[in-house]
Amino acid sequence: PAREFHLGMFEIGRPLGKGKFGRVYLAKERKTGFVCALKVLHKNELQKNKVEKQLRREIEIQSNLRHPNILRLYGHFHDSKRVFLILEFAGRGELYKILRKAGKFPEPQAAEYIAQMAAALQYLHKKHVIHRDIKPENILVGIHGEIKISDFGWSVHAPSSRRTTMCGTLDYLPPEMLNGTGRHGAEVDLWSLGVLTYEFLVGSAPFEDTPVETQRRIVQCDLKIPSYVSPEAADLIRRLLVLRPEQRIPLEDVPFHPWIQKHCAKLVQPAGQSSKSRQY
Ligand SMILES: CC[C@@H](NC(=O)c1cc2[nH]nc(NC(=O)c3ccc(N4CCN(C)CC4)cc3)c2s1)c1ccccc1
Repeated sequence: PAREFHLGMFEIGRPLGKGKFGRVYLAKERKTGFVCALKVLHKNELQKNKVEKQLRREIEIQSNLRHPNILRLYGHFHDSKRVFLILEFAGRGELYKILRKAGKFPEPQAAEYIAQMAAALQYLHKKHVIHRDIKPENILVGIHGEIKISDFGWSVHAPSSRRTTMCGTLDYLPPEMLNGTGRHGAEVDLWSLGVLTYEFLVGSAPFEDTPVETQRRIVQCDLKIPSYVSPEAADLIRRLLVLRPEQRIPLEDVPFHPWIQKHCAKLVQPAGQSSKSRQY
């Protein structure tokens, strides 16, 4: 049963961070003491940028998701000037700040994060939801070090073709979203997972350059993987960064990839030669 919320129910704590159209604060529900993150968005900025529809979709999609690696949206409410989203509190903050501080992640750490991302994306795709904006800026870290995908502002139900103009980095865009039709399916998240894997291990995105050059490098898959990246990690990156969407490694195979198997012990082990012919 959707509960009714209003601002008076919460004791507002320190600012946690800011993003497009607003800020996010630590908050506590007075009655229960429940700690959450209250995201405050300004209606006039949402209107100016014509993103009300996207926000409605973000709320509708994220409210119905339940997964340990997806940030919960517990509810929302608004007043005359602002929209409030009641979000799960991720206790260790924004992954991209952690990545910038570390420069790049050790392979075991990166593999752990990619395994969690693959599990979250598999859950989303089973619900025919494509995230479409997987990048470090949209990933938070929970108190136990687990990652939480946030910001479903760009997510849609598959298949889809983008209608709203994009802004921000091109680094994570797959080739099919850059060519004419822009028609795309859930495989766009596989490409972004490949870009994310590369960025975790190298500290910069694989096609990072001037906007014109980045677009050329993406559509040509002009990829150079530094020699310090292990062969297993490079293999997974090359199986994700494939121009043809249908040729990208399926999400269900990622937990069984040698690089993930090598670093994520607690994952399920393949029982002999599994039914599907996985060629590793
Ligand atoms: C990513 C931007 C996005 N943010 C959210 O939605 C966000 C939702 C959400 N839930 N929990 C968060 N946690 C934090 O922001 C946080 C930040 C720093 C922390 N630490 C600092 C370092 N210290 C060593 C440990 C604790 C801990 C938690 C955030 S951000 C956004 C988008 C639009 C408007 C506002 C915010």
